[in-house]
Amino acid sequence: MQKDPKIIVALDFPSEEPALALVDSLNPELCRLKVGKELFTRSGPALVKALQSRGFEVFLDLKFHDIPNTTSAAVAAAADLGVWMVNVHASGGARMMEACRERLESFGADRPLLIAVTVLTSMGADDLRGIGVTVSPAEQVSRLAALTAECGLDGVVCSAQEAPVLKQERGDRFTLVTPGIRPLTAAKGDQQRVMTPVDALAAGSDYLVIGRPITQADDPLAALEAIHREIVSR
Ligand SMILES: O=C(O)c1cc(=O)[nH]c(=O)n1[C@@H]1O[C@H](COP(=O)(O)O)[C@@H](O)[C@H]1O
Repeated sequence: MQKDPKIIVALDFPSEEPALALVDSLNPELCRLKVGKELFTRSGPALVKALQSRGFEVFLDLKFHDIPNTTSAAVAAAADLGVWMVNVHASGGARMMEACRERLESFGADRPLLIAVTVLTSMGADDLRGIGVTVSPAEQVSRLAALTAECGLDGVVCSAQEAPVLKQERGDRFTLVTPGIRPLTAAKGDQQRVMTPVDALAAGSDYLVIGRPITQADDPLAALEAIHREIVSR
C-alpha cells in the first residue's frame, strides 16, 4: 500500500448507491475519500463505516462553523467515527479552533488531522468584498492560515495558488489541502482559483482534493490512475 496517497476523491453524490458504485471501482492504494455535506446528510456514519471497511481512509468534510462548545463536540464525534481528517472554518475564530484542538487531545495519536478552511476556492475578490472583506483572497488566506497555525491545528484548506506563500510563511509541517484541482482538459465548473495536479504539488500542496474530474469521468479508475501516474512521474 502506498504510504500516503496524495489524491482525495470528493464523493459528492446524492446517496450511498452511486457513491459505493464509484468507490468499488477505485483503489485505496491510490486515494483517500472525502465525504461532504450532501452525502453525509443522507447516508451518515454508516456510509463512513462502509468506506472504511473497504480499506479507504476518510476525510469528513463538514466544514464545522459554530460556537466553540458545539464545534468541538462535533469534531469529537468525527474522531469517534475514526476518520482520518476533519475540518472547521477558520473564520469561526481562534477560540473555536482552540476548543476543537483541545477536545481532540484525548484521542491521542489516533486523532484525526484537524484542518481549517480559509477562503473557499469558489470565491474571488468580488465575493470577498460582498461579505465585507476588502483584502485580496491571497491576503485573507494568509491571515486565516496564520490564525490556524497559532491555534495549533494541523493545516488548512486553500487553493493551490496560495500554497507557495503558505509553505514559506508556515513551513513544511503545516499541511495544505487543496481543492480546485483541474487537469488541463477538465472544465473549471464553479471553481475559480484552480491549478493542475502536477502544478499544485510543485506549488507545495500536500493533498489534492479532486471531485468531478474523477467522479464524472467515463472511466473514473482510469482518470484516477492517469492523475496518479502524472504526479508520481513529475
Ligand atoms: O473543504 C473542501 O474540501 C473544499 C474547500 C474549498 O475551498 N473548495 C472546495 O471545492 N472544497 C471541496 O472540494 C471538492 C471539489 O470538487 P470538484 O470541484 O468537483 O473537484 C468539493 O467537494 C468541495 O466541497
